Amino acid sequence: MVKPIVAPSILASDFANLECGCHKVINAGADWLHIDVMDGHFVPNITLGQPIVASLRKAVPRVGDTTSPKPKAFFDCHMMVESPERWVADFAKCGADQFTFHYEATEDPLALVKLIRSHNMKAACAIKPGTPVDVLYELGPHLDMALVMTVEPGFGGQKFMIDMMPKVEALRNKFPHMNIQVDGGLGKETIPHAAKAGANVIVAGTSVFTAADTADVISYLKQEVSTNLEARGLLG
Ligand SMILES: O=C(CO)[C@H](O)[C@H](O)COP(=O)(O)O
Repeated sequence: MVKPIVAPSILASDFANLECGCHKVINAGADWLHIDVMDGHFVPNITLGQPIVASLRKAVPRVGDTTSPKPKAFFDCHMMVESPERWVADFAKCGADQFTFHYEATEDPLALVKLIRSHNMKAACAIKPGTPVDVLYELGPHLDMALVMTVEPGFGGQKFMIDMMPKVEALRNKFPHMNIQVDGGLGKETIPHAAKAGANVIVAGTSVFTAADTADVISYLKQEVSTNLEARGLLG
């Protein structure tokens, strides 16, 4: 069984008002915060690193932290970096809940999954648009989540690639109970395709952070996913 999860990408937030922006999307129904870490090598852009994640962790405590009244969220760190193994310990320390590495960035994905787990984080693997989905078939049983990129990683605000949907469908058929995430160009117009293909974790940056009614967009995304999971008998 899987749940609908909406993970706003903080790449689309106003970094000068990050705490405020994150509280706003969480209070509007977001389940996770999607944190895009880019190193200027794996992708042609630089975003943020551990000092910002550590500060944000103070502003947005972990789910289940009963010592703080602040809005809480799961930190879903999407590591668009070369040599992701170098950053596992640092990101565990600064408060990441999940570490998503790129299949294309590592030589030994299974060893990396084990390293991530040994640091008490969930382990996820992402594939770029040009990477075939079958590279995830052997690794799938070891993962908490697979991420199918629906844009070329590097920048927010790009056009959703509908031709990635057969990859999502293939993963959902093979791993009915796994979290399957889509990332890039998701909003009210494109969610029907992703939900129908079987995605349950929806990353949405521009469509959530620029919405006139944040709660309305988030609940629309979740509803589309719920309806499709229910039709597959997987909503849990
Ligand atoms: O990983 C990313 C880019 O590499 C972003 O998370 C993604 O593009 C989401 O942004 P938007 O919803 O604005 O497309």
